[in-house]
Amino acid sequence: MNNVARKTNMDAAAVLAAAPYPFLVLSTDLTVVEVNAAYLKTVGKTREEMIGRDVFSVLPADAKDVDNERALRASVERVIQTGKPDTIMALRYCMSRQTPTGPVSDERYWSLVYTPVLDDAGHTQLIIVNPIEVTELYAHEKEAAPADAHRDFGLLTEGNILKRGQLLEESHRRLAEERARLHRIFEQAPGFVYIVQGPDAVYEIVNEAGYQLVGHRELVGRPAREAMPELEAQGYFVLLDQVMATGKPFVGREVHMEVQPVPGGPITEHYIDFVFQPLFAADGSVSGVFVQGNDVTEQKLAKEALAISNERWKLAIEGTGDGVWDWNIQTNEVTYSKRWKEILGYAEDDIANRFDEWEQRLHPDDHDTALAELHASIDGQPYYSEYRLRCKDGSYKWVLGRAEVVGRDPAGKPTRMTGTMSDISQKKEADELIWYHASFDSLTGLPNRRLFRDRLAQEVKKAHRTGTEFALLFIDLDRFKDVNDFLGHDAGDLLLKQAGERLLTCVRESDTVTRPGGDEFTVILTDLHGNAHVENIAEKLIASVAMPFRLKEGVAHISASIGITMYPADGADPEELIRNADQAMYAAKAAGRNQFRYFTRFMQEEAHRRLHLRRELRKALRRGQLYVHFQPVVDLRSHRIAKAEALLRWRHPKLGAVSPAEFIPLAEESGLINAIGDWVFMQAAPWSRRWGAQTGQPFQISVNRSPVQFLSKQNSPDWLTYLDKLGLPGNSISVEITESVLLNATSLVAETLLQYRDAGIQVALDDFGTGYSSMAYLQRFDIDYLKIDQSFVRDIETNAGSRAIAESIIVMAHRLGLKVIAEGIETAGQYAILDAAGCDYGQGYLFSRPVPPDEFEQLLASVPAQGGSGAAGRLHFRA
Ligand SMILES: Nc1nc2c(ncn2[C@@H]2O[C@H](COP(=O)(O)OP(=O)(O)OP(=O)(O)O)[C@@H](O)[C@H]2O)c(=O)[nH]1
Repeated sequence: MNNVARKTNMDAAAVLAAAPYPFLVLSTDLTVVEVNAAYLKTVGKTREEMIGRDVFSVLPADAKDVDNERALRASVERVIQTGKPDTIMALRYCMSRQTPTGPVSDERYWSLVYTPVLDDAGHTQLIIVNPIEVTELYAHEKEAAPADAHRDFGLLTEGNILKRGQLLEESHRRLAEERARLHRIFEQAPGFVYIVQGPDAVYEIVNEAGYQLVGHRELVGRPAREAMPELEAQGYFVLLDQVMATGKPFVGREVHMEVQPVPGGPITEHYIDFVFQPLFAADGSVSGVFVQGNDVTEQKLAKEALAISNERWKLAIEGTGDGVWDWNIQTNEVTYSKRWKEILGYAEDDIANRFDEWEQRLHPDDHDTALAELHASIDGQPYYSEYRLRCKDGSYKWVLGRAEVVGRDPAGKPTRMTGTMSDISQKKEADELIWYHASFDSLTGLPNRRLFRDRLAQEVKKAHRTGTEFALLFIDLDRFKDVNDFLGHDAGDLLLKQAGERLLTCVRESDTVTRPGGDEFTVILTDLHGNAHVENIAEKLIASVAMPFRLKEGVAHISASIGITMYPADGADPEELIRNADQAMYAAKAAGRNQFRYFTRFMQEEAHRRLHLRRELRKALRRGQLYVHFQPVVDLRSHRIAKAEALLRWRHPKLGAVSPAEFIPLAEESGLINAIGDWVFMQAAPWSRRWGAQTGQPFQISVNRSPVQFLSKQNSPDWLTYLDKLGLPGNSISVEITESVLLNATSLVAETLLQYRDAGIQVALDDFGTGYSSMAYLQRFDIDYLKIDQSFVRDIETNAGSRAIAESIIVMAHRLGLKVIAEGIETAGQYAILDAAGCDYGQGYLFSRPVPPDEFEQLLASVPAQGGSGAAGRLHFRA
């Protein structure tokens, strides 16, 4: 080597050594003859470790790769052969490096440029190896045209230093673009970004949001402590140091921060969410911190304001006395307010924030409904639910719950519900009281008409569902009006009260007794075992009412008539059943009261007939369809006609003869009896005069007077005036009354009877023996005659009881100074017994049927009245 050359070589060696790019000089046998500092740094070796060694033996262990070695040898071979530079593009090395989280194997790519140093003969003497890292470039190429990447590199390995330079330039340009793009992203990012580097945390990058947060001050290139001194006391630098030291990120949420954008200016407060992310150097050490986050001041303040307003609402609601609850549906946690707990008598700590604290306190009867209503409201129904909750002392309280879904997840599923609880126990009590008064009769405490209707409707539904039958009984007290009229309304009230109590004792608890009004009661009998069961109870009910009622004013006697209708046989709905029971009851009344009647189709027809008859009866008097027959009353001793009973008859042109037993009650109920009764009297009186004249002595005719007639004042005196007008003495008429007139006699009755006595009108007590047969009345009211009811006379020959009764009536009446008339004598045997018993008078078919006046007159002519002369005047009895 000449001097110049040597000098040149030496200069070259100095240049190589100083070059910032790694260089390695190889001999043609691939021994390392020179290496510069940059290369040593890249491979992490000392000069001594490399010089004089085979290049493949000193390459980093990770770089040793069979394919790589083959490519390298081939390239060197080409340089030696051709004396031209050669390039290997993108040789892949996997090099491991240490990081805080352990060794990481990096995939890196290198280009190797081999440049020959030729001797004068043009032969390759030395080879300069120049490695260039192309990892990023390779990645770009691959991204741009993955399929072609390898081909391009393949071409490059053919050796083209120009192309390599272009590639490097391109790579740098792209990197610069990428950096600019990142910058723009940082700049425009809505959140703040700061990047600080080095132990002093020097700001390297700050975006616009970052400046907005802390004010536009000088940051980049300045250490954080110096640029933002106000953060010192707030602990931010401690955090930075911590992240730098540990390499662990730090996350802050809603952290309070105060900054002074202008030195000496006002301090602004912020709340920020942020992340301190460590940045690592190539050697794995922490080189800086990437700070990224958001200013959440507004949200935080809004949230606080909401919380305050929620709190205010809670206070406002609780001020009304309501409790408040807040239910997190997802966690099933419920927050109950203090007042909520107070309503149930609990202290703040007594109740945990659990759903079951509410659920387990629900009244067993309300549990299912309350839960169902709550779940329905979760599904969108408005929540308004009344139920009972158990209090601390074990009692139950009625509350009203109202609530609303206040939170939903993105899918719309409810996540939160808030509600109130009002104490409505007092309102409920008031409601119950109102309900009680609206549903129960205050006098008897029994369900009233409204509740009766409800219960009946329920029974119909239940029986329909279960396929069972039940009975509806209508009970109406007989002639209850008389109790009021004779004993006073208070006594009537007391009797009704006692009657209600008695009825209750006759039925089972499952049956219902009500008082729809007046003197009317109903009984609903369920769980029946045949009609006999119903009849037994009806009998019991009748018997219980028939027992004397002890009232303040004295003892009252009354009876009851019962109408019975059956579900479903007689009616399918409440209305029909009520109508039918009423008709059946009416039938019981019409049949003589103090008894029960079933409703049947036949009864319904009867009801129609009655209605028709009542209409016709109104016209009967005007149309001359009524007439009077007379039946002789015979002196049993003398067999002479002592007097006559006037008996009303009705012959309807279409219906024919209508029985008095049928139309008299209709006349009584309609009030027609007053006019009819007077008419009968007016008919009888002239006949009395005529027959009196015929027989030469006053001829008494008895006229029936209904209790109804006693209650109407107007007619009583008229009879006397009428008799006066006819010039008849009072005893030409006797009045027949029934026992019930005396039983509940008012002063009006007493007065009328007194007037009769004063006028000489005699009084006969009809149907004696069938009612109460009270002796006391007989004396008190100056009765003249007792008429033994024909039911005793009918079986007097065969029934010892009837005979005994008849005989005792006769004895008793005589003791009291009364005469006795036996009704319905049909046989000589009956006559004989009565005569033997001392009965005074008799009437019946044995002597004569009731006959028209002209016939009676003939009878009278042939058989003169008592006191008349001649044996011919005796009635001849048919045997
Ligand atoms: N004391 C009292 N009487 C009442 C009450 N409600 C209704 N009444 C009376 O009860 C009587 C009912 O009479 P009715 O049922 O029509 O007739 P009755 O006298 O019982 O005769 P019959 O039913 O035909 O046997 C009427 O006089 C009413 O004024 C009450 O709460 N207390």
